[in-house]
Amino acid sequence: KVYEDVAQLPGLSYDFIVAGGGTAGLVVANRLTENSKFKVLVLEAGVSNVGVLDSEIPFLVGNLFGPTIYEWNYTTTPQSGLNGRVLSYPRAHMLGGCSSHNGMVYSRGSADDFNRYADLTGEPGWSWDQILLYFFKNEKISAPADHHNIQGQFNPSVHSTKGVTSVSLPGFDWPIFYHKVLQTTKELPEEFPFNLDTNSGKPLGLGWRQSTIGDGTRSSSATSYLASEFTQRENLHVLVHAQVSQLVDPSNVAGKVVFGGVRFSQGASQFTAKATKEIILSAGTVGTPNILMHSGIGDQTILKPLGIPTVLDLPSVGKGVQDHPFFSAVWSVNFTQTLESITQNTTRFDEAFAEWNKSHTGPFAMLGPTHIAWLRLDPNSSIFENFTDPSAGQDTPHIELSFSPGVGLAPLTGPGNFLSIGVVASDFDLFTLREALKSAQRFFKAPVWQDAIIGPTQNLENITTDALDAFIRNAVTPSSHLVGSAVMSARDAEDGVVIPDLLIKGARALRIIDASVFPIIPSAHTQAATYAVAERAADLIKQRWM
Ligand SMILES: Cc1cc2nc3c(=O)[nH]c(=O)nc-3n(C[C@H](O)[C@H](O)[C@H](O)COP(=O)(O)OP(=O)(O)OC[C@H]3O[C@@H](n4cnc5c(N)ncnc54)[C@H](O)[C@@H]3O)c2cc1C
Repeated sequence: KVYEDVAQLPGLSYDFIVAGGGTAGLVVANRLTENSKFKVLVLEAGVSNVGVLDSEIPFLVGNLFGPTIYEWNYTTTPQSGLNGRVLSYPRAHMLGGCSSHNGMVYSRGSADDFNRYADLTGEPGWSWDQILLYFFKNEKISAPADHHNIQGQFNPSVHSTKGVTSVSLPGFDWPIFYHKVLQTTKELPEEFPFNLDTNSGKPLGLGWRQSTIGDGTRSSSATSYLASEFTQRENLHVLVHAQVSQLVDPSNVAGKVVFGGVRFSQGASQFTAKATKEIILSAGTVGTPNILMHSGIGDQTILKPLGIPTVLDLPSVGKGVQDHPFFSAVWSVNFTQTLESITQNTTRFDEAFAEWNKSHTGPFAMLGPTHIAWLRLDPNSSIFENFTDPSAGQDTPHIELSFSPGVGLAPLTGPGNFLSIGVVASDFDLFTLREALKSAQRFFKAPVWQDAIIGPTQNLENITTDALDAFIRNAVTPSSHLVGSAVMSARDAEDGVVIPDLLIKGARALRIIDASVFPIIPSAHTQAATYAVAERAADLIKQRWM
């Protein structure tokens, strides 16, 4: 059951306490309460997701950003690589966490990514072959909103229809755009080969976008893992508006620290909840190290000056986080089947809204982007003279191009119809971002676009590298794929925060299960990998206590 007020809870002693009811936290709570003997309390700082229409309607997610109650409303420190700009950094402050307000891309990453995690941690359980089972436990392939025939748009043999979170192909037809994008894979097959399914472990190429959408509605960890059939469980209690501040009652058991519970606040009041079996931190890449450090777990040279007594000296806490830089490039087009035909036309916007309300169909049943290309840099690129390739292997992309029949996330420059690519790149960023833009420019030079493209909205083609770099430094924003603030490492490694079964080093009965544990960012949007990690971690906990 989901509770709004702590006074409604029957008590404050549970077998397991999950701090953070986000993407990963709700997976863990759901799976543990499959065992009716386990009593689980989830403490979520944010609000309930129920009835939040902008979270339900895929097209309207943008309304949840900016200073809203659904957001922690974080900003970054000035970013020296981005001309000192201070950027907003979205993190959801609601049940379901970022899965309740993200872009819904379902992308798993490459097999190489997971095999590298297995190598780094010495734990074969994180390898692609073994983690695939957990992607399947999470994923429920569902019909697209328009129920079109999806044969030839994905490979069913690398998917599951039996999981919990709905995943589907685009549910609304943009015929001119679809045709031209797919035709480009035939005209420029070397650079943009068609990939039937970029979620097979081999993502390279251009394929149909898969999204965490079912029945034309966002499928988040809150709508899926907290569906009514699960909230009816008597052993599952979820409390919203409950912000965990720290772990309490540390004691020493056989040389390891054990915490008795957590302190949390609701309104102006403070409470303590006790955990008799385990405490699980799932507060996300920002929230989890925050709780750790307030509890005395972190780098003692940082904790001491803050007056926080060190309980566990783990210098890696909160350090080395990674994200993917993102920017958009926009081309003006002469066809009118674009997102602008809806966003710039009140009548069509209202019709689309009415259609979604009636049947969960129409353009509101998806976000803008329809296809994704995952690309590698040319192996002969000059960058490799100075940098070791940061990718996990030959089947792993450096670049993502996300194709949208409209401006998508980029600011609209004026009336008209547009298409855009969103560029998402990994490390050694400026070089890769420049190459990504050039790749997109080549894409739209394919013959099939010549009768449709009016031109780019900004001249980024015949300018100097310095001018292009200046543009990129001003345009890049985070992808919000933040990972790595409490990374897993090998059991005997001196660095890292958790061992491969996600228990905190030097502690007992205290785990971290969220995106903060990834030692290196996956070459993908991060929710699918986070779901898979949470599914596997829940199994590890069950094995420990059953
Ligand atoms: C704007 C945006 C767009 C994105 N788009 C995509 C996409 O299209 N596809 C994709 O794969 N990934 C996307 N991501 C990334 C992906 O959603 C995240 O990597 C993933 O959801 C993180 O899951 P998590 O469980 O680690 O954290 P979260 O889902 O953030 O969960 C953490 C939860 O803990 C709560 N919390 C934090 N601190 C406390 C505390 N002290 N006490 C109690 N509760 C607390 C938070 O309110 C939150 O509910 C996007 C992210 C954002 C923000």
